[in-house]
Amino acid sequence: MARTMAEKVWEEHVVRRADGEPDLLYIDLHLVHEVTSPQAFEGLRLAGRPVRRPDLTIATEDHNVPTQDLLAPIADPVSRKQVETLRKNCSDFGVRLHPMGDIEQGVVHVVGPQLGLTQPGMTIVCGDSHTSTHGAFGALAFGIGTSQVEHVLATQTLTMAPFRTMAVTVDGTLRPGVSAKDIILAVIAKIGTGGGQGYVIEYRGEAIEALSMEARMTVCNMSIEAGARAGMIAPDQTTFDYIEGRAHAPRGEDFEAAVERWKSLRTDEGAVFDAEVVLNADELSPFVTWGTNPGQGVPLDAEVPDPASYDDPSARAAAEKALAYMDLTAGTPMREVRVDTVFLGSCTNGRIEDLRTAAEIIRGRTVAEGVRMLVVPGSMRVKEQANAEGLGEVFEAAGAEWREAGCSMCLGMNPDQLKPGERSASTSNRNFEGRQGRGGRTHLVSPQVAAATAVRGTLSSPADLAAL
Ligand SMILES: CC(C)[C@H](C(=O)O)[C@@H](O)C(=O)O
Ligand code: SF4
Repeated sequence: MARTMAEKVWEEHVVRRADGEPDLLYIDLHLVHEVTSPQAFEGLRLAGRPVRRPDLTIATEDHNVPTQDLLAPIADPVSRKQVETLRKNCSDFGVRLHPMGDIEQGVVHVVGPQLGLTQPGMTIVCGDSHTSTHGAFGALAFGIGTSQVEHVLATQTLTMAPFRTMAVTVDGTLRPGVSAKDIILAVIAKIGTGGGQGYVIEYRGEAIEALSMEARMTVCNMSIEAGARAGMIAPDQTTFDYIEGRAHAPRGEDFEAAVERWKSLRTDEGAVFDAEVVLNADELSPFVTWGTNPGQGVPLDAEVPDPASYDDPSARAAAEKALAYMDLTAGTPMREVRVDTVFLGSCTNGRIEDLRTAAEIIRGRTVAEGVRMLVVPGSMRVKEQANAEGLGEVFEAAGAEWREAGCSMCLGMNPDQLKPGERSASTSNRNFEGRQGRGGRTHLVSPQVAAATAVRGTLSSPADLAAL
């Protein structure tokens, strides 16, 4: 029977199947960070159990780390304890850790792919919802909770509830200035933040095939914001080229053999998805959110929507609440919304290509008066590469802050935060109330829009800069 890619990867990893019980799957790669691992390690300690496969487990410090003055002790006691606990746990249990200051340190979902650890056909888990990022390689990658982290540490397996499959087909070609971020924001606006619930989404079609690996990761990263269990993209030459030569990639004949195996993962002709959604890339334009969930987005050309225009009473109430929190008035053109802060970074858009794109727009221009721009590389490797290409200088010359790697302002768990009432254009993935700091207001945008917004001070696209 014809099978989807997700079904193939799942089947290859079943180690126990019994009637009326969820399948037990083998896990190929377990990524760990400081926030969701302490109780899991503590559980092992209490039970006197080792980590079953330390060689398939890797940890990095990302959420709680400051992104400047790395040599100073972490000031916040909670963050300091989280990081110190991770260090002790990794040392006690023999798990490889990339701590602050290490060249491989960074946001966990940037680190795995760049080391070549993330590969097609794998099962990958992490105590973090944005593990869906790794699906960009044709891996089945799930975010898991802390008790599941403990189970994987102890056994390298996990029981998983069955899933349904959804195909999101993006036909056509993206216009200049429109990016992967706009694709996924448009998908979420279309299907809603619950639209993907229970599904593993496979993104396919001409526009997806044309995306770089970085851009594919941006799309898969935000699958979870549509409520999906995971997101996947079939591995192709773009994938193989990205992996080849990376530290943990197979080499020589092994690589050739792996590529042959990876090619067989594609969804079979005639396989049936439980749901299908179609979008046309030609019709997409830069997208921005106006509300407090990632589904509350509109094209930048549009206006703040009028809650009265929603037929569904709960959508109307949610819009009213969001507009009050965001301090926005229906009918205001999105382009007139002024920001205090621009954040370029996160596991959604903190990779080298994102920085290149933004630097190209910012080069020779300056950050608008009254606006602060934080540029935070997703990993120290990304920072190193960006510096080698002169991108750090471009950001600094424009008046932006060029920081060290971490989750930074993506969420308020470290010193990079919005103050109450401050408004940001942010390349991250969540615009929930208080996400970037208590009382902060977030507009989710692409790196292109972030860069143009930093220059103009109001939500803008690169095309708006031509007039300056
Ligand atoms: C802290 C962590 C558990 C959380 C997640 O699961 O995604 C964080 O990374 C986030 O983006 O909100
Ligand atoms: S960068 Fe943001 S979304 Fe990604 S893992 Fe860190 S906090 Fe979560």
